Amino acid sequence: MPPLGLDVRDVLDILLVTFLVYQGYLLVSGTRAVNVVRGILVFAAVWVAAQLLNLTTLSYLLGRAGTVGIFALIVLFQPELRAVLERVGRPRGRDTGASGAALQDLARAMERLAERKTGALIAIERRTPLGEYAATGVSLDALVSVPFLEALFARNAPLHDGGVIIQGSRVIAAGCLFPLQSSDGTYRRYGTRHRAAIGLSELTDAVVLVVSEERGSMRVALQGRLGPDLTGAELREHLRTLVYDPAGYRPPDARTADETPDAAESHSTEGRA
Ligand SMILES: Nc1ncnc2c1ncn2[C@@H]1O[C@H](COP(=O)(O)OP(=O)(O)OP(=O)(O)O)[C@@H](O)[C@H]1O
Repeated sequence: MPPLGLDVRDVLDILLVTFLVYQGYLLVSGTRAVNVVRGILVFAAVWVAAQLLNLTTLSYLLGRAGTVGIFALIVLFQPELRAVLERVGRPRGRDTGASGAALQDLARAMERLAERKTGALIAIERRTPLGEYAATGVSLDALVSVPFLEALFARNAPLHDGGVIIQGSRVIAAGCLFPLQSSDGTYRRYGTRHRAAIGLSELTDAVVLVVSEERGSMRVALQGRLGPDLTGAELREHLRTLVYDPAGYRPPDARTADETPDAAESHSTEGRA
């Protein structure tokens, strides 16, 4: 008999469960499902305590509520469950390694749109799949480029209304409807473009960029919050940290002159599509 009565199969079992729990955590972290998971854990803890203390009526009621609750959760979180399955089934390695070129083009396009006071709304997918929001618009598959983004948001362009969704270095949809932020007061004074950015960032871990048509400002919405007005350099730092190179991020003063965002800006964008 091995020590502790564990054999290879038990160890494999534990490792697989640990892996699945960790993957489950990665899938829900940064989404509204986190609060639900917390609620379920509290519920389960009370139920276990009721069983241990032999509180028969309470454990009976919680047991019944739990059974009904599972079905209620499936109905309530149908879009999220679909998104999780979509993510699990998505083939890996297809252009998800976003490039520095996409970062520069995206930032440059934002600057040009802001300079011309052309309103824009761009969501960049991170861990939470944005397929359900992409499905509300027109499906595309094009490399991120300055001219392409400018053309999409140009005032009379057919897809200028709504948001664009970017996956890695590709634009996957335009003219998409994002969920509006619940009008809880904090952001009530903002228009619908900004509230759509906050709303999407509240429900997913996407980084959502907004250019204001009124003010010509660039801002980022993340985790249900709208950040301050950004300069081009600040926007590049945000994109680098949050999306394009989280592991390799170094603060600006740790880089050499050649690596600074402005130096990198010389990357040519014209003609890419
Ligand atoms: N739910 C939504 N999802 C995606 N885009 C939306 C949504 N609601 C509004 N928009 C976009 O926002 C535009 C309207 O912006 P509005 O002027 O109301 O917002 P704003 O936050 O004041 O922005 P701005 O400062 O650019 O005027 C619409 O034409 C549309 O393109």
